[in-house]
Amino acid sequence: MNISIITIGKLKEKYLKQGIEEYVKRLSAYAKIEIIELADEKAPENLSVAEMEMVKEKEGIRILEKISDDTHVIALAIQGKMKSSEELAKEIDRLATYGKSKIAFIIGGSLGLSDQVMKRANDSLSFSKMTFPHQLMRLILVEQVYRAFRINRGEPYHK
Ligand SMILES: C[S@@+](CC[C@H](N)C(=O)[O-])C[C@H]1O[C@@H](n2cnc3c(N)ncnc32)[C@H](O)[C@@H]1O
Repeated sequence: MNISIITIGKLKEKYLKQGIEEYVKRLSAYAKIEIIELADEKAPENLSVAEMEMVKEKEGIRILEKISDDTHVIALAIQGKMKSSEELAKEIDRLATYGKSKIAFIIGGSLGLSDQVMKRANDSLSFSKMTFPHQLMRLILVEQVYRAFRINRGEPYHK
């Protein structure tokens, strides 16, 4: 299975980099994993609603350019669907069973994801009603995807 994580904005924090690298390494035993980091648009505090939409749209175009037609897209969004780790594992297993070998998880920038990206997404995923910074979201996501593969293999994992 090919898993890509498409994110807006740079990963700057060293402690997060180390954590993500570790989980990417572990996950590589189960799937081909690629992280695609795309540039963010400048989004100062004083933007109008229209300008904010423009920022999301521009970022969204970059994201959509990276997604092939045969990819199953899961958009990370606070208002998305909440799932348990077991449910995410089941979903990944179901996709593999139906021959969907490419999954892309999308993490937005500081203003979130554009409507166009949300429309392209086959599914959405919320990790709670709380807002996480995109860099931390990346770490949480790779850990949960790793956990999902371990669950699917019936391998031991910390509860
Ligand atoms: C700083 S957040 C953006 C917050 C923005 N105000 C919004 O409402 O989407 C950056 C990205 O991290 C992801 N994210 C943050 N918190 C999340 C959560 N609880 N569940 C799922 N994704 C989340 C989303 O992809 C979001 O676009």
